[in-house]
Amino acid sequence: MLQNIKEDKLEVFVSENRAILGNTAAKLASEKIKQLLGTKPFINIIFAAAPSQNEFLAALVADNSIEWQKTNAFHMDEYLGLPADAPELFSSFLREKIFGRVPFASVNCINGSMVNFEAECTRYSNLLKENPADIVFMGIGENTHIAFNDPHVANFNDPELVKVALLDPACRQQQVNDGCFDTLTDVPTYALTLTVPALMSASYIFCMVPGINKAAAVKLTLEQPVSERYPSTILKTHEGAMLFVDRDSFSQVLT
Ligand SMILES: N[C@@H]1[C@@H](O)[C@H](O)[C@@H](COP(=O)(O)O)O[C@@H]1O
Repeated sequence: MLQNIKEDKLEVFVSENRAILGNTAAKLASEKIKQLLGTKPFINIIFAAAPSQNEFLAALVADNSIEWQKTNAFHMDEYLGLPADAPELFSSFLREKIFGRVPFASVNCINGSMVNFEAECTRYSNLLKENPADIVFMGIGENTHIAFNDPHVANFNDPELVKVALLDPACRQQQVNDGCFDTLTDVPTYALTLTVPALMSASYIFCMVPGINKAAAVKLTLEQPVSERYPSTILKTHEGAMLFVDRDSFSQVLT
């Protein structure tokens, strides 16, 4: 660990590189899961689907001490309009990285191929209400989005838990840069996303943000006032939030 600082309520862990970041976050996450399972029979975890989570998810899957059979899994966003078996779907990504690799009590995916999107929002919102989140594992987008709450749709007081979101061009371009799609026109324009209050309702938030492409987003998160203009700034108001960065993503922060 290079540094451990606090920005408002947000605890920030700076690691040497993305592999160490993933291991550090996974170790603390494993401890938190065990601690929570010491107080209740089942816990609920919401996962993010993005290459930024790769090292973290691999380290978590390799940890044989976690009682996954006492954990219900959820995810935070899904594209609309892709075929049900598309590899680009976040449910496909998470099935490959973790959902299909450890024995969860239940895996609850958002269905982005539903014709009735509003009905799917209601179904998933009800699931989240019945299973309040204990932990969110998430990332921060290059435009500071959390889940698919891009700056133009983020509402810190959103009355909904799940909604349809129009994706910002910068967010869609990041999906191409990340290697998830070949061209910008391949990236869907709409998605279903958990809202900011849905994410913030969790008792603990682990936010993994490695890489030089996130340097500007990390700087904005830590140095700008809390506002919907930079959705990730909301993390600074959460008592149980931890931000994991590496030397590259932390490189623009004034210290
Ligand atoms: N589908 C992903 C989320 O699950 C992820 O948390 C967020 C940040 O992703 P990244 O860390 O790649 O910027 O972007 C998208 O919304």
